[in-house]
Amino acid sequence: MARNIGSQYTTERVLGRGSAGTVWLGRGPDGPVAIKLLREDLAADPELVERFTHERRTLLGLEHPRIVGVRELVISEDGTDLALVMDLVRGADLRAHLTRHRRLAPADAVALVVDVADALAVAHRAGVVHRDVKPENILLDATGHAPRALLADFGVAQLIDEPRRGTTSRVVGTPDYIAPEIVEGLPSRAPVDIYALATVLYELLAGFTPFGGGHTGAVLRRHVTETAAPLPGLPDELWELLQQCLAKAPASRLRAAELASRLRELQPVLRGLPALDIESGEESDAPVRERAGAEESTEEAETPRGAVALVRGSVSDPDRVTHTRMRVPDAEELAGGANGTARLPRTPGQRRAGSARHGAAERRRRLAVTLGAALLAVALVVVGVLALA
Ligand SMILES: Nc1ncnc2c1ncn2[C@@H]1O[C@H](COP(=O)(O)OP(=O)(O)OP(=O)(O)O)[C@@H](O)[C@H]1O
Repeated sequence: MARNIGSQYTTERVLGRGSAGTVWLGRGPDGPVAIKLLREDLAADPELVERFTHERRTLLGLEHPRIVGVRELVISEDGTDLALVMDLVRGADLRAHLTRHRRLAPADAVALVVDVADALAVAHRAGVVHRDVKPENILLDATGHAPRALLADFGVAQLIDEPRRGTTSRVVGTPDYIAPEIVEGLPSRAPVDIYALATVLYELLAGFTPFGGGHTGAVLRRHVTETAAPLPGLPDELWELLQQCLAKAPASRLRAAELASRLRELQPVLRGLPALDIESGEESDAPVRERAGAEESTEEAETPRGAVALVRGSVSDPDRVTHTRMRVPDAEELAGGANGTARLPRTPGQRRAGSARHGAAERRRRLAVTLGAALLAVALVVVGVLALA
């Protein structure tokens, strides 16, 4: 149902949903727009409204062809609406694109990542860190002959999560894309965006993220303790760039402008290369998902990559779950702990928790244990009855 947002805008239909609210196709004085209507509880939070008001200039000030511009911040006087009016991007988000194609040819993946690196370079120069770079926040403008990427949601994650900053027991974000320094409780500076973007590039090439799979604690731990598995068939220069941007030490990562220019230099080498011919752990026994790290025991081994339930995702995949708040693993867990990943290298063929096959094996093992316990209990009862008889 159409609804007025402020005096100038109306909503028409839902484009997608995220953890902070719903994005609507809307209309304003200059034509169609996208309107992100924040959840009612957020809109009703005076501190949050104050932060949005305070950061209005930053939100509205980032202008670049590769950034989804915020045109207006609408705050209704009765406190029911807090809305960001944005440029409308006509096309899917990168998550939907990736779901459709599974993995992209290196030249296509790099072209999109260059666009996002350009956007980050502008933002970082202005002192703005995105903090939630992931395929869902990369929108594809499909109006030209090749899709162009635009980065959406600048500063929003930061404003919404502000009250939790400074607390080290919780991190907020999307587990697969979280930089190790965030897991370790350090502040999020520009290199966290580079790490997340490198994770996105890896995912576009491989079809899966370098450290995803299994429950949140395991994913966070891998960011800190594991190194990304090489991608067979990827040109060395591109792999080296990826590794550099996935470095555990933030200072070792490239800056956004440098990343964009190094990737541009590589584009001629990548032209014509097909998508990598690799399979993920979910698809086969391919060794690429087998990285150093011991088998984990996990309660939630079936949780898909990048997914921790807080809200259901956008229209492209109603079951996909996104941005959330997570407990930071303690020092023992990070070091490997009783259920850690860090201590022992996995032997060939040994599965890591989180793979579909591991989950099935774990379920069979639990079933066998339960049945065994039940049989034992019945036997004890029978013996007891016989003894009394
Ligand atoms: N400016 C826009 N133009 C067109 N579609 C948009 C625009 N902004 C967002 N969308 C659509 O709305 C969806 C939801 O966006 P939103 O930013 O609320 O959530 P998210 O980024 O997917 O998840 P989360 O906020 O939980 O991290 C996007 O995935 C996209 O499909």
